[in-house]
Amino acid sequence: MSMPSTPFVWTGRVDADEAGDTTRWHQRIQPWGSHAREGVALIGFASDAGVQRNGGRAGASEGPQALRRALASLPVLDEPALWDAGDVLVAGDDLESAQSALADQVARVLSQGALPLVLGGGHEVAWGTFQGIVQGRPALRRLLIVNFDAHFDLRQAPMGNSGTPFRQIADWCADQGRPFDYHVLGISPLGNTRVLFDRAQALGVRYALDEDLQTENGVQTARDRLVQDLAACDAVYLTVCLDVLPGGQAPGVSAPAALGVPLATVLALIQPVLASGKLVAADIAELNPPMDRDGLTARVAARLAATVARHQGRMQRNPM
Ligand SMILES: N=CN[C@@H](CCC(=O)O)C(=O)O
Ligand SMILES: [Mn+2]
Ligand SMILES: [Mn+2]
Repeated sequence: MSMPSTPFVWTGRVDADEAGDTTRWHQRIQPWGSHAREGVALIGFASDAGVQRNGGRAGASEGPQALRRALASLPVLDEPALWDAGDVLVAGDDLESAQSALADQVARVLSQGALPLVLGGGHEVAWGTFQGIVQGRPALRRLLIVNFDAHFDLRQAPMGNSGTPFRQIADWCADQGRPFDYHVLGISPLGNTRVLFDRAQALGVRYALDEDLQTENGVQTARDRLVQDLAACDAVYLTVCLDVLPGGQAPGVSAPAALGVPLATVLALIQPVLASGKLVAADIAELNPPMDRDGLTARVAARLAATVARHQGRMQRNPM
């Protein structure tokens, strides 16, 4: 189930005529293996199943390869060791087995000491990433989930889909008697029904609306609240649903946003998450290459992924 039959071939621009360091991702990244230690490990989750079950537009299964292509020619400055652990595939509609396989892979990467950076796939990826964190770090008590998303993804449905992962996590936490610690940035008041706002309130979810993140004051308030949550947790799982961005910046998603949170603001609000030194895993969801324009959304996703990786490299060099 993991590793496709034809793994991605990392190729890209080579600046052979320069004398200095011209290293790019495709020249640094290596296949994940038992020898791998620390650094950042990419895991693809090539899934359309959750978006399809949720009535959305298919195409997210092509996300991991498009994201790798967008990463390939980015320059390496402070990035740590970079690994490619291949893709988890979904057989037909068997999403649950794929989420378990993803969880195993995330746990393996964690136990070898690297940071899992999961490339979706629909947002159903989050239920897999979360289970992997729990498997790989069983002693963690206060895990904060920070989600950049226009949607709560707290839906009730007979089967898991791209709109249910955080409700599945909340149910699991309730079963286990563990806190459900969920903070969402970019919620669209026009993208979530009343029942979802009510459920978020009942579950103690902290959130900022997209319309509150259009001004400097609003961003500062959201940042202060986020920093408080980051101080109180033991570890943080960062998940980005690309439909949090304005449709003009991220057209390649199932549900593009009319307003959205600009990339500069998303990057500014990711900074305290990375600076906390508590990041345990991250994923980037909902990249839909057939709906993309000029590979723009893939570039946005690559910028976010590379920001996480670069920060990880800096932290390794200068531990807190
Ligand atoms: N992961 C996305 N979830 C959204 C999709 C909304 C839509 O398709 O309009 C949700 O279920 O709310
Ligand atoms: Mn969303
Ligand atoms: Mn989502």
